[in-house]
Amino acid sequence: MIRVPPHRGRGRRSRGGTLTDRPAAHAAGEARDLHAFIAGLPKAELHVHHVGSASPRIVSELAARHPDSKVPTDPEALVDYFTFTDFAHFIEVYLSVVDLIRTPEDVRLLTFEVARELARQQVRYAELTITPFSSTRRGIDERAFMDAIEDARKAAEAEFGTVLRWCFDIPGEAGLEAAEETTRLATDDRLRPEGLVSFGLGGPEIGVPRPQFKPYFDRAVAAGLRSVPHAGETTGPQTVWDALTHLHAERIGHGTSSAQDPKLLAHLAEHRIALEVCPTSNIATRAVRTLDEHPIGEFVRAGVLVTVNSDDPPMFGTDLNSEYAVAARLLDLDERGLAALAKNAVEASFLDEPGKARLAAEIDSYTSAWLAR
Ligand SMILES: Nc1ncnc2c1ncn2[C@@H]1O[C@H](CCC(=O)c2cccc(C(=O)O)c2)[C@@H](O)[C@H]1O
Ligand SMILES: [Zn+2]
Repeated sequence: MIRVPPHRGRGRRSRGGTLTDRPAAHAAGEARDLHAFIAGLPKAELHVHHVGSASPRIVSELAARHPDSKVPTDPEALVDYFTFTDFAHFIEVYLSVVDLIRTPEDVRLLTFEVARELARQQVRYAELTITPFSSTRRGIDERAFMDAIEDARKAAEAEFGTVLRWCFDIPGEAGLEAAEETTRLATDDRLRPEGLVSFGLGGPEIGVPRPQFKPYFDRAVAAGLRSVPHAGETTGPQTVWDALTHLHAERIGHGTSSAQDPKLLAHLAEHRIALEVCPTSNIATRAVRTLDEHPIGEFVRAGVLVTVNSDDPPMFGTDLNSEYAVAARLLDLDERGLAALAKNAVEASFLDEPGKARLAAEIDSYTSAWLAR
């Protein structure tokens, strides 16, 4: 496992993120430098939602097309609309954006634009979480839906060089009907898209016990899909144990509350179960009070394979590069530390071994060239 080395040798940083024994101008210059390094760093994104990645421009375009929706058409007003009082409010707003996606062409456009944004940030490989149930139940034909995401995936790879893969997730709160439908769409050989690599579980956790989804994850895993449920985002560490015990979890979406259970942290570290940490998301949905209270540092200190991701970036006013900058501050990372963090995502990804080796080598050569400037 790649451990994330701390920031060293250029002055110490306080928890507040300022450099303490350097003049302010140097500190500001150094922070700018680190942002520039992050902007060019080749990356893998492992936890980002399809609809949750719709840019303000796309959301306002779709909202203007559908005037019956309560989603604002003005991108400025969207900032307020995307301010959440709690996790339940976030899901309510999320579903209002889901309601805007009504045709296969909407799906294709959204997917291609998400890839454009990932490519802009030098994301070479992304596993995008898609909730096909939400689209098919709203009347989009299942065959047309699969064709739309696959067309966009291929077009994006040809145009931007960014490789997209899919995670189909069950919206747990929608119940076992949604679980059955998602499993069918993910495992039926006539429908299952080529880009599908994994199977997930999203939405609220409170009142949605994980073990009930075991038969669906059993079928998905038997069909060759990897298991990546959300767990421990809004409930305690028992939910993470449940995901491991009942759902074959190979990575955990968020896993924030794992920090409350040292045995769980040791288990995650020993079995190399990566956490898909999304710091700004946890603040925006009020799962964690402040960034400085985020347990990401505890995960790293416990030896857990930590990856940093963006979740629903425009809804949380962030992007993957900003999340790397947040991690640099919270973990006190320099360029080598950031490169190690990017390589953690490569290691935890579902890329094949040659793909992992290529991306890790690209991260290394970018970092060496940067440090030799
Ligand atoms: N941070 C997050 N943590 C967890 N999930 C997140 C996060 N971000 C985004 N999601 C997504 O939220 C959706 C939730 C959808 C949902 O609960 C639901 C319930 C009832 C009916 C329907 C419907 O479609 O009719 C949907 C999922 O699609 C999931 O992928
Ligand atoms: Zn998520």
